[in-house]
Amino acid sequence: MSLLVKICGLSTRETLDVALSAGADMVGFVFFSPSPRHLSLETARELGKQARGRAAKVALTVDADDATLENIVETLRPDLLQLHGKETIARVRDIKAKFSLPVMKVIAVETSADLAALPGYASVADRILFDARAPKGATRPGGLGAVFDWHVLEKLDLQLPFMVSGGLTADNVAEAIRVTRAGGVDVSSGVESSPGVKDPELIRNFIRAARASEELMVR
Ligand SMILES: O=C(O)c1ccccc1NCC(=O)[C@H](O)[C@H](O)COP(=O)(O)O
Repeated sequence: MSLLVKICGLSTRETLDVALSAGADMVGFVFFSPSPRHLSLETARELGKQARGRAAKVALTVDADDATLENIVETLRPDLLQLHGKETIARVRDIKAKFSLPVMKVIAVETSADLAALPGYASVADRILFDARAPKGATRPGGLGAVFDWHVLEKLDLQLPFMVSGGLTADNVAEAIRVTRAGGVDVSSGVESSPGVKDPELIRNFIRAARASEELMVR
């Protein structure tokens, strides 16, 4: 199965087009008001139309209630829901049942102890995203440009598809894939010139580097 590349936190037509044209498999849209990448529903509707049929649309939420999820699903028409908060296993199951959409549950990683909850989430989610755990006091649980120790995942035996994120860049993505054997990579800060401002050249470079490392993996 080929490597999935996700560019997350897209918020303009221009940079969304760069990601799509450069071959991103997934494009992530953030619905979390403290984030510099937060999207209004009106913008989400427009970007969703632009991305339709060109990449999988990922709606990223943090402990959102049903009404919020309903509005996002109605407007963006996502292909995947990324749950980036403290959603319980039961809540993940509930969201899947209510919205009939695949769910990617984020596991925040700092040490191997953070993998303890994995079996339970793996029994309800469709995908897992391992992201760097946000430091105490952070204004958001992700999109902080911080890496975690990928060796924590070295001996992972997970039957579910999984991705890694957290401080990835064009310079380190190959190592992240080599160590974790992840089936997908996800980036936000590493393709920005400043928080929330996606940079076309950084997007292109990241996707190019991820694809190049995929070639190495096959060999
Ligand atoms: O990107 C955000 O602002 C954000 C806000 C709240 C929850 C999650 C958020 N991002 C989640 C992502 O999927 C990011 O791509 C992931 O955390 C990696 O971010 P980065 O380290 O900046 O590449």
